[in-house]
Amino acid sequence: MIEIAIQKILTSALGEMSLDINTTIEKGNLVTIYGKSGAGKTTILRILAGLLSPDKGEIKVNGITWLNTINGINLKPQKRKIGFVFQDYALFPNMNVKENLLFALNKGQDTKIVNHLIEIIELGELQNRKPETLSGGQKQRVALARALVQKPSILMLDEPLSALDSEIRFKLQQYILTVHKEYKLTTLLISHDISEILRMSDKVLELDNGKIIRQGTPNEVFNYKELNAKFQFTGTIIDIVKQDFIFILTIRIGKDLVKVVADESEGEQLLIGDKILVSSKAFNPVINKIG
Ligand SMILES: Nc1ncnc2c1ncn2[C@@H]1O[C@H](COP(=O)(O)OP(=O)(O)OP(=O)(O)O)[C@@H](O)[C@H]1O
Repeated sequence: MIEIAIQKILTSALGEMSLDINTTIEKGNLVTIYGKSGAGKTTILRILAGLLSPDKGEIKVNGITWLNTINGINLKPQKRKIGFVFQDYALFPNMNVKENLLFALNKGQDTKIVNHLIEIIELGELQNRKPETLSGGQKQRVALARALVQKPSILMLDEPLSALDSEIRFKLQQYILTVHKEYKLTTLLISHDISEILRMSDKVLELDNGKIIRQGTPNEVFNYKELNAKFQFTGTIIDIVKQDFIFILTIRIGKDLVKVVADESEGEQLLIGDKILVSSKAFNPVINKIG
């Protein structure tokens, strides 16, 4: 479990902003940090990773103190066992994919993990290629593998998918979920994409102006959102049929089934088994008395 209680004065375009975060993150959860630009999302990850110090506060991970400004404890980044993936992949251009991964190993570390990562992130066919010959999605898969080489216990993903188109994004989400489960990671993801958040997260922290304004499961946070919807429900997709440029989703809500039409960009991101929130602003219900 990560326990974090930190404060830092930040300088935003509008003047000083107080980052004030007090929350816990369960071990093994995938938690998304969501919020407007400049709300403080990246700063939280940087403070957790030890790349930036808060003005005051405490961070404990599985009972071990990583930071305590009163006692002067501040564990170095390399002692924190964190894997990081950013939007820009920063791979070494002179090394091929496998060499990039091998280079990330600790001195004397068994190379077995590199082969395992190549297998589960399906990099086998790419392993001898140089980064410049890869697509953005492929580079991001390599960056994900590289972040895991040293077997971190926490994986931090700072909008790793935001530059990718929806199909590639969707595949990357699956790889992230696979490694999250396989390596029993605690994963922190920054994302602006609500369908991505609903699909991937156990918990959402919604940030505004340096403070958590809402936290809970994605359904709790987004059911409550100012969608201004007249009608909304959550359910599980049990069937997806593509017809020309639309998708027909069959959704189970409790014991009932409903069919809903999704457009191409929404439908391509969905899978059978996904839990989704459906809402409609302009809804004209037909009401029949049944009792
Ligand atoms: N080391 C620092 N010292 C002071 N202020 C900082 C520091 N780092 C970032 N800031 C400011 O804190 C604010 C929050 O930045 P941060 O990058 O955490 O936002 P964000 O929510 O990740 O935004 P985005 O979605 O645009 O990436 C910004 O106004 C930024 O200029």
